[in-house]
Amino acid sequence: MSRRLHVATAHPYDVHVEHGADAQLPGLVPQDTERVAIVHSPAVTDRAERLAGTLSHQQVLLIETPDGEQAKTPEFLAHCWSRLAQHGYTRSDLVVGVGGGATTDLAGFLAASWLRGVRFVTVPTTVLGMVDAAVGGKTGINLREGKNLVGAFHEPIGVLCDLEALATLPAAEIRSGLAEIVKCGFIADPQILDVVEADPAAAADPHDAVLADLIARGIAVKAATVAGDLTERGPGGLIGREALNYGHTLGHAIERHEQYRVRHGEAISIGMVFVAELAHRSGHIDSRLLARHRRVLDVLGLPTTYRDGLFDALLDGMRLDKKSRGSTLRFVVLHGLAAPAILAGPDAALLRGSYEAIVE
Ligand SMILES: NC(=O)c1ccc[n+]([C@@H]2O[C@H](COP(=O)([O-])OP(=O)(O)OC[C@H]3O[C@@H](n4cnc5c(N)ncnc54)[C@H](O)[C@@H]3O)[C@@H](O)[C@H]2O)c1
Ligand SMILES: O=C(O)C(=O)C[C@@H](O)[C@H](O)[C@H](O)COP(=O)(O)O
Ligand SMILES: [Zn+2]
Repeated sequence: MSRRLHVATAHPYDVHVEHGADAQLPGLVPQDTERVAIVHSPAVTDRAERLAGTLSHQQVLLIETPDGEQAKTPEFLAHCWSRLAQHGYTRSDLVVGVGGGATTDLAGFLAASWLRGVRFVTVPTTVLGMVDAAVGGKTGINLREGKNLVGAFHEPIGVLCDLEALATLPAAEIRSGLAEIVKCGFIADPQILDVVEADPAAAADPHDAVLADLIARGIAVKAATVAGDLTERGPGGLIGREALNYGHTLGHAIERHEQYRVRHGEAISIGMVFVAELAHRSGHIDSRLLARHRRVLDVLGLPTTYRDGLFDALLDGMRLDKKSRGSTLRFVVLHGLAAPAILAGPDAALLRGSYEAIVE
């Protein structure tokens, strides 16, 4: 089944979710484009080459990235800048990111920074990329000091989610993407949780329509959220895009602490249980909603606990979270199902107690 989801920001675009979506790339390339740089991860070189073959009117430059987070470094970004310079890329040229979230984050920031901004298309090939990273225009790279510390808001002109790409995706990567879908369930669309709980095996099966539906539901949450608050300032003092950061304050600190040997979705799975504990202990959610976090993540095979003795190190990492304001840490918590809110400056004992509740 083919689905088209619209992202109604100031520069609107569509997200195509279907088998064979890649075939739409030529139609997305603006008429005045002479050069297209396809930035792709090594796992999808064949797909990138096939995409290049469909662009008969442009000169195509293929740039293969290192795998995973190794692509999101200042050094590799500088290499990409040099490649574009050597091939004479101008403001009418295009960058296409083909791969998981790490690839589209890098390619998006390459597009945002090259000549102060050129057009950009995302072709996500992981569940996580489709449902989250490729949509919404957050682009960026990591520093040794922390995750996603340098970046820009730079929206794609189109997103192609070709469901065929999921056939080669390892099960652990599918689970990692499901963590972001479950996040959308807790912050905005509880039907997602019902669907996962009803048939977790179907939810994780790349050939099952249940997963395709869940992807579309997750994209719908992301599209509606970024359309209301693209640059994460919070519309009228209310929580806006920051809601999409549910579970990410601790999650990003864990990723950095593990030197990215843990998957993004796995880290934010643990981070969601941590903020659920925080919300429960500060009187915002009942024990049933807290238990539902553990249950739904467990049933998908996602981690819900973390190692003992690391609270102080992780607290340091959390201070570099983008939601922090000065020395005040700010967490996305729930005030009920689908009712996200900000908890600013919780005291250290509350944070430590919540961490102890998630220790293995
Ligand atoms: N910009 C955003 O809004 C946003 C949102 C969520 C996550 N992210 C970022 O996305 C990244 C995580 O994305 P991810 O989970 O896709 O990780 P990833 O990009 O590292 O991809 C995971 C692994 O799957 C491989 N792979 C990709 N497509 C494949 C395919 N079709 N078949 C087989 N293997 C394939 C990759 O090469 C990699 O080894 C993190 O850096 C995270 O910070 C960004
Ligand atoms: O789109 C958003 O906004 C998100 O927060 C989505 C997150 O899932 C994603 O991991 C994002 O990259 C986190 O951004 P950051 O601002 O915390 O670096
Ligand atoms: Zn995320």
